[in-house]
Amino acid sequence: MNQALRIAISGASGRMGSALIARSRGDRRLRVQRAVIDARSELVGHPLQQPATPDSLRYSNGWEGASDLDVVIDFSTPAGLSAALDYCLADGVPLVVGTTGYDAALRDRLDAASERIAVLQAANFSLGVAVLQRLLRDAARALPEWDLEIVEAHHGRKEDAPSGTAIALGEAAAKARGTTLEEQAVYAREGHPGPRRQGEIGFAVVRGGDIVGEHTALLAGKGERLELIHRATDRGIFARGALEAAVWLAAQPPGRYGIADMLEGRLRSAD
Ligand SMILES: NC(=O)C1=CN([C@@H]2O[C@H](COP(=O)(O)OP(=O)(O)OC[C@H]3O[C@@H](n4cnc5c(N)ncnc54)[C@H](OP(=O)(O)O)[C@@H]3O)[C@@H](O)[C@H]2O)C=CC1
Ligand SMILES: O=C(O)C1=N[C@H](C(=O)O)C[C@H](O)C1
Repeated sequence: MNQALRIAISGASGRMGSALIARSRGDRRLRVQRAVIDARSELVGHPLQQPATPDSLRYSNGWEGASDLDVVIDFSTPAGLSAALDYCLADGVPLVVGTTGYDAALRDRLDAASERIAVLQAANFSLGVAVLQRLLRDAARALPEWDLEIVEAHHGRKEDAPSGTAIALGEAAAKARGTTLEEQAVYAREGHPGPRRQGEIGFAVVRGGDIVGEHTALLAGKGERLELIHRATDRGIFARGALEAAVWLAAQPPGRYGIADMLEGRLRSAD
């Protein structure tokens, strides 16, 4: 039997980190070997599970001394992602990126890094959103005159807005219409913004309670409208997708990958 992949989770004490650790238990293909969190966190050095045993995995403050890893999975913050990328580049380790809300400079660093290591980035690791993106691409192309608005809703602790998924959906639709999101995005309307400009892609953001993640692409025509909606009700779906991505990525050569690369076979068979 092949040896289990040795995995590090960056952002291990967070909502997604906890979901990843829970989901990885019982998966014989991989073993979580390092649980990286913010160096200032009071959890550093504490065991992940109670009751602890002497060999329990403990939260670690960063990457110093990390070695013998096969894949890193990052669901943290832009700063956490940047540190994970530094480690992966130094040690030649593939990196799965789930963190959203980072800037263009960090995106460029990920692009450049992918010449030396395998990098798979997805703003949303659910299967449903991968299909939603394909459906939206088709709809945006088939209905070029219809107004597109993207509405997303998340829990009140989310730090970035609009969500990475909303932006990815907007980018896919804009590309399908032969334009770019930079040209078409409208992120806020208040006061007297005036009539809607033909072709613009509007974003609306809802935050509250424990909403796991909801995305609606609303295409409004004259006398009719089309709504494509995805609702995540369990963070475990993102964890499952990210762990599958880690297993897949460990076998890939350096390059920049998306979830569609991993799902290619499955999505094609759904055609
Ligand atoms: N691609 C996808 O499918 C999904 C993406 N996400 C994205 O994942 C990210 C995390 O989300 P979520 O788990 O809800 O967020 P949380 O705030 O619950 O968790 C963030 C984690 O990152 C840790 N952290 C903060 N700074 C650093 C650092 N410098 N180095 C390492 N770890 C650090 C935090 O530690 P501490 O608590 O001590 O600060 C915490 O463990 C977000 O960007 C979110 O948008 C979320 C769900 C799905
Ligand atoms: O922060 C979250 O929770 C989520 N973030 C991702 C995003 O920004 O798109 C994906 C998912 O919707 C949950």
